[in-house]
This record gives sequence, C-alpha cells and structure tokens, in this order.
Amino acid sequence: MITANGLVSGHAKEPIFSFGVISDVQYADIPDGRSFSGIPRYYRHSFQVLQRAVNNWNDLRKLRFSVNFGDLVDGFCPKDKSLTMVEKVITEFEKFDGPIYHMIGNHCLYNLPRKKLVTLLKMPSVSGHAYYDFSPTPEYRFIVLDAYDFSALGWPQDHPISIAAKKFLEEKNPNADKNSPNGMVGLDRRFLMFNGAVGKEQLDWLDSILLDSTERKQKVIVCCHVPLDPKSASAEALLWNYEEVMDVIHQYKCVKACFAGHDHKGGYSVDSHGIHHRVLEAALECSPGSNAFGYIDVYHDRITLVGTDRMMSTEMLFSS
Ligand SMILES: Nc1ccn([C@@H]2O[C@H](COP(=O)(O)O)[C@@H](O)[C@H]2O)c(=O)n1
Ligand SMILES: O=P(O)(O)OC[C@H](O)CO
Repeated sequence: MITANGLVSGHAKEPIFSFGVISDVQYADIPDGRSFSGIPRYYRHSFQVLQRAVNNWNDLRKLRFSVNFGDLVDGFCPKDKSLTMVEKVITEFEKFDGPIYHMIGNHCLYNLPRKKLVTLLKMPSVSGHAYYDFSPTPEYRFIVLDAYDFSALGWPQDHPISIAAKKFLEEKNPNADKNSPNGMVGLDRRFLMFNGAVGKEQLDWLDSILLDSTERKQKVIVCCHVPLDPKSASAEALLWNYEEVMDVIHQYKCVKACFAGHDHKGGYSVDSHGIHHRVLEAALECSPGSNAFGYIDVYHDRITLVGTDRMMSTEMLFSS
C-alpha cells in the first residue's frame, strides 16, 4: 500500500540518496598477471572497468557522490610512472558529475608517499590526515578510515611510525617476507605488511565522531580499505586492530554498515551487533568485458547495493 509519505508496506520506495562504489582498480600499463595465489589480474582492463563505472554512474543521474575504496594503481606500476598513472586514474574518476571520496590502499602507498596522495586525492581532512567524515544529508554521516595510519607502508623509513610498525610486525610475524603468512594460524594471519592499523589518535577521533553522530541522531556508514569483520573477509586481509576499531563502534548504536575493499573476492557478514559488513569485489579481477562496480540506495531502514557483474547485489536491513 502506498501512503502519503511514499511508504510501501512499511518500506520507503524512494531512497533518501544514492552513491556509487568501486574498489581496487589497481591500474597499471602492464600485461595481465596473477595474484600470489594464482587469481588472474587484468591490470589494463581495470581502467576500462573504471570508465564504464563512471559512465554508468553519470547515466543514472541520481547519485549524490561516489566512493573509491582504494588501490587506484598497482604496486607493479613502474615507479617512474607512478605519479602520471595516479593522476590518470584520478582524472578518470573526476569525469563523474559529483564529488568522489577516496581512501588510501596499500598499492597507493607502494606508488606515492601518503602526504602526496592526501593532496592528489583532495581528501576533505584536517591536518593532512587520510581519515575524514562527511554528511550528505542531516540524517546520515560517512566515516572514512585510514587503514595504514599505523603501518610499515607510506611513511619515510626513519619515521617513528614506520620504525614502530616494523617492530610490531617483527614480533607478530616470524617470516623473513613480512607479506607471507606461512606457519601463522587463524586470525594471526592478518599480521602482514600489506595490512595496517588505525592509530590511537584516529581511534579517539572515531569515538568523537560517533558520539557527535549519536547526539545528532545520525546513522553512520564506515568506509575503510581494509575489512573490519573476520566473517566478511579472509584472515590475511583483516585490519591488524580490527577488534579495537569494532570495540569503539560497538559502544554506539549509530553505525549501520561498514564497507571495505582489499580482499578482492568480496564478502558479506552481519556482526553480533547487527552491523552489516560488505567487502566489495575488485575491479582488477574482472576478465575483459566484465565489471565490478555499483551504487547504493540509502533508506531510513536499509541500504541496497546494486552491483554490476562481479559485484554482488546486497540488501542490508537495519536491525534497529
Ligand atoms: N599466501 C600469501 C599471500 C601473499 N604473499 C606475499 O604477498 C605478496 C602480495 O600478494 P598478492 O596476493 O597481492 O599477489 C606476494 O608477492 C607474496 O610476497 C605470500 O607470501 N603468501
Ligand atoms: O592488496 P593486494 O592486491 O596485495 O591484495 C591483498 C589481498 O587481497 C589480501 O588478501
């Protein structure tokens, strides 16, 4: 039954707003290859996936913004081409008729220092941080986390964070190659150099934004390159301190969903507090002609991911 406020059987028919999503473009002008575990990677074709995503988002004529979940350019991109290639991908994103919100992935940091990326990606952050929040409507808040705030990537070699992160990895991972989880068991397999952590200052900031969102009665969507829930991703793809981040989030009731990239196969779970965790399928792993991008319709009581090809559509109903 359609009512005066547009509700059909209790569900609003029209979304409050919609936004585009894509992850792990990992473009490089190099021949196709494979991941360490043998999964094909189409480094040139991923740029075409991005082009089709932007065309599709523009054709929809209803998206308020789009979110790129990180890893713009692959680590195999020749380093003398890094800046040109990152700029090329950003230029393609900017053909979208609306704001693009980016986050930093490990492959971004293999190419350029974080300081340079924060500027190039026009992050709306304070004090040069790679984490920030924005509010597209009064009732919704987005929090974009920096998964490599505490990490062995992207900081100058002699930076105290780089030194501390390497020491941490040395204690947690016995392998000479710190990207190798060989011999490590269960969730400990996340202690790899291509992952990272949310630092203390960022955790305090997250807490303050969640408190403010609660006071404003806003619903919150968290975006992070690296997944935050073990049931949504492989152990090897998890944030080092996902438990600390989720402990902060679970103190509040405002967070409805967490989105991530990084684990290219994608994933989905609902945690013990009813929060939806959706890991987005990578553009890089689309064979020629196929796609992985989508858009999300946001309602008062749910969000719906409408995916294309490899990106699975997902209906996420809020538990409260
Ligand atoms: N099971 C694994 C997975 C990865 N590595 C190391 O990480 C590097 C990056 O892995 P990709 O899946 O992104 O290709 C890879 O080159 C290995 O050094 C590993 O040792 N064991
Ligand atoms: O960021 P990549 O491409 O090295 O891949 C990360 C893995 O998918 C995590 O398991």
